[in-house]
Amino acid sequence: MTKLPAADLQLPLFAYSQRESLTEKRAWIALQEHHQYSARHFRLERLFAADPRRGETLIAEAAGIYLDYSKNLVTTETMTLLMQLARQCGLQDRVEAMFRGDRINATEQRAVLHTALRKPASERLVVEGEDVIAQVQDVLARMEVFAEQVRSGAWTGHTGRPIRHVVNIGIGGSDLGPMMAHEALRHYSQRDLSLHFLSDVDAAALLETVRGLPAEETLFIVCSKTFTTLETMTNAQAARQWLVQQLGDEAAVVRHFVGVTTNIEEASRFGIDERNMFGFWDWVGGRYSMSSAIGLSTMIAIGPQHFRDMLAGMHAMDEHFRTAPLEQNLPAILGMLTVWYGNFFDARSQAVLPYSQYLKRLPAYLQQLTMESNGKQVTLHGEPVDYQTSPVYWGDNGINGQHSFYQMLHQGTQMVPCDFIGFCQPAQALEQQQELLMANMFAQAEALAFGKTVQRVREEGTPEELVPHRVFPGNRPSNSMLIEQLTPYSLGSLIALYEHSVFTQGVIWNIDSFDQWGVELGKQLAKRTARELIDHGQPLHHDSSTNALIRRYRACQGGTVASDPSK
Ligand SMILES: O=P(O)(O)OC[C@H]1O[C@](O)(CO)[C@@H](O)[C@@H]1O
Repeated sequence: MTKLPAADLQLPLFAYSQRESLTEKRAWIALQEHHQYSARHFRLERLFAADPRRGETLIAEAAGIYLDYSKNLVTTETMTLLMQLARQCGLQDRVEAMFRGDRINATEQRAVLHTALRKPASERLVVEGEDVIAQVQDVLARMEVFAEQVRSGAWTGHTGRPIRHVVNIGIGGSDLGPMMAHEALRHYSQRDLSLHFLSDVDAAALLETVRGLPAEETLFIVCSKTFTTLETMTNAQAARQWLVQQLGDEAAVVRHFVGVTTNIEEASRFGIDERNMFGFWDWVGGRYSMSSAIGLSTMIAIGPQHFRDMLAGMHAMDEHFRTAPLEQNLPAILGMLTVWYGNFFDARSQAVLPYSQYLKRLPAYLQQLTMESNGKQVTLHGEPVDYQTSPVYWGDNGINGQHSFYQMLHQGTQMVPCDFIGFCQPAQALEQQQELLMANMFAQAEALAFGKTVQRVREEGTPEELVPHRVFPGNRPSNSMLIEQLTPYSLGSLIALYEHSVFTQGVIWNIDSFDQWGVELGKQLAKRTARELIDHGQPLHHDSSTNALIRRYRACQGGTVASDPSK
């Protein structure tokens, strides 16, 4: 990418930052009053009783997703105030700036253009003199050729065998998106190709991944935006060694390793042929990269057309976000509800509960998307925020969660807003199982919202001493998202919905949702500590706890302490 001239560097840094503090904005103050005098006393059963059509009106729909947000502690007045806040924070201008390619990632001086990755080929987007759509389409076309070669068996390994196993080596955004998409779209995957994901630098991860894999039929995709991430580089080197050892020839590397990166130089140094590299750009953030070449493993698994369908779903949601009025705008509604609960009800976490076996990795994916984006403590100006930013996102497959942590959702002491995600048609059908699955999703949202009163518990003949234990307070908010079927298109649209909800939140909080400086310190310390763990003679200058842990580790390694009698 073209570099900005040094003189320009200062200008855009704060261009999108709001000078006025969030908590001084008129809509914020109005929301505080609304919360204080009305909303904190809202009871969902009363809101529903007062408006019999509430469940049909507090809804929004776009790009195949029907969002019912009626089971939230809001009225139309709340939503009006929330959208006023969004407007006063300049959400729509910021959306335009993002789509236009302005350098809204201020602290890294980068544009944020994951939306360009899914624009149709017929469009043009010229950013700083370059048509980024043409660049994107060029890489997509190369990915398609390669993916088809692998899928058809035309791409052969060093010994002439077709590829049957694909190992994606990457971490964070270079792992979670492709892994989540692989799980989500398994039923679209080519059956005679198996996909594996290697991220953890624990040697067990690599050894368990390659155990039983025939090297001559295995392809490694090294995914790293920077091509310097220690875990990924370590795993890539170890995988390379394994392959060379198995096939007995250094020359094998070129047929069994491809790279996805913005750092061509480093990837070449590793031994990847430039023709087998798939690039992307610094304007694609790691956690926003599953629609870039980072999705190569997804494309190999589901095929180019289905990959394009996923991009189309994302694009449909992108366009909805860009053009729909805020009141009907799904990402804006989701994002502002998160602000509502975090900043006015002091909710500290948000649960994501898909009722689909295929979406079991969605919560893990969303954790990086949401928390790496919005887990920030200073504004774009570098001033400390005086309000809460990202909640903790967590969750699991909804049905499994019911038999584990839902107890706390129903009767615990914290408010945890929930996102339920379900499908009208199953991806795989067995008689009545779909009905059972979805009945549970609807029932859980209903139980959370309306609970069970003391009176009803008594009417059921519950012994008096058990009554308090069997009461459900209700009034626990949730969104329900209903989608026709889990397809590449609907997955794309769902992911883009969350991406833009995260963006909406970040705009309100006036933070940079696209940097991740918070991951650096641990990386630096780990490098130094790794040297100390390898060389036991190195003096230790940490705090007393870290020093003691390292000494214990060294002693354990040296066999001078042992605490496990079974060893
Ligand atoms: O793709 P890379 O450069 O290897 O980075 C992997 C991940 O590491 C992080 O930088 C965090 O350490 C993420 O933001 C990113 O997705």
